[in-house]
Amino acid sequence: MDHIHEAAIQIHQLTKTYRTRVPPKGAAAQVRGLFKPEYREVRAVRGIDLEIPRGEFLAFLGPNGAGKSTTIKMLTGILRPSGGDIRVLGLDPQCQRMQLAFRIGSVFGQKSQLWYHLPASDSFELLGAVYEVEPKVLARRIGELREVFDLGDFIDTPVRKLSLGQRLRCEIAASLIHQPEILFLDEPTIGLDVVVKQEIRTLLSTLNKEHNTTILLTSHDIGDMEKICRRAVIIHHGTIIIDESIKTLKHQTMGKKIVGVRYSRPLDIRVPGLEAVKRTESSARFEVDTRRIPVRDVVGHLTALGPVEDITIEDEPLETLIADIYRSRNEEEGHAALTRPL
Ligand SMILES: Nc1ncnc2c1ncn2[C@@H]1O[C@H](COP(=O)(O)OP(=O)(O)OP(=O)(O)O)[C@@H](O)[C@H]1O
Repeated sequence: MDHIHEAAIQIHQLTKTYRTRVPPKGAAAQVRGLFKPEYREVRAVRGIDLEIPRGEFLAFLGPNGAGKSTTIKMLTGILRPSGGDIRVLGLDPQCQRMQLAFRIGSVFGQKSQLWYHLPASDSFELLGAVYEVEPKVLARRIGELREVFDLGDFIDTPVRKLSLGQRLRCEIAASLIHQPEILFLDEPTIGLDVVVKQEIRTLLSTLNKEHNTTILLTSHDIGDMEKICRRAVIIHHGTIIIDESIKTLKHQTMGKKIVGVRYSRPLDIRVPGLEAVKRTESSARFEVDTRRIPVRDVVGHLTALGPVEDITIEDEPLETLIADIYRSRNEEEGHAALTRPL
């Protein structure tokens, strides 16, 4: 098959149910549990359909426990699905896991592929050998990654001594040693400061544009994604509830910003036309519908009020966005029910 034209990822009716043992409570239950253990089922993924073309940069979003990691683990062959079908680069991740490993890269926030006590350069060499990259090609590749990811200052320092941001840069570089066609990143920027997050975003964006690498990035923070991803898929309780271009999503639902302000002395904090969602003597938080009032007007008003100590502008949390999506859908359904002929 001409695999240049085939989709990077095809998912059909994918499900995953975890079966976990319920710890018995009390002595009698413990004895009973020895003979007849009790199990609980968690339906983590409930029938997902998704097609991702090559070269896509996709944000896979969802609140904690939505099923993002479970899905990625099934896509990379780490977990066996309970049902449905997956093709990644035309391969079945369960049955063709090794073949697939040579063509994909992954970065899991909590799990490192770097040897902790060795410098990243040694890990790169080892990974190159694992992926059977020819020594000459490998040397060139490490040189390129060193430059692109700006690893020069610390590539020869043991990984355990690196900062979180430096380690992540090495981590992503390591996942690219074998020039994978798809890169999976599961919450890679968690715990990083804003500047490092921005650096990582820029690197990923370049990778996607210049090498046409398909990237699937999970996060529970939509603000992280809007600048780099083209498409957003939101998963909630194991089901996809939104699959849109970031532009459309932003236009339809991301009009809200949370503006927080703190003054160095108590004062009467008011903004015409806005209700504070929270306030103390010297601080307040406002939910701003930016389609109605531009954020800069709110900030301008707040700074003119008194001596500002701190001001923050945040995106609406994903949970609120999801609640809004459900609410507007319910309203639409309600409206349709009312106007439907009897
Ligand atoms: N190994 C496991 N055994 C039992 N239940 C699990 C297991 N792993 C995940 N779950 C459950 O499956 C559901 C989905 O979890 P998953 O880790 O895929 O969510 P997530 O969207 O990645 O969340 P987070 O952002 O918190 O990592 C959750 O209810 C979680 O508790």
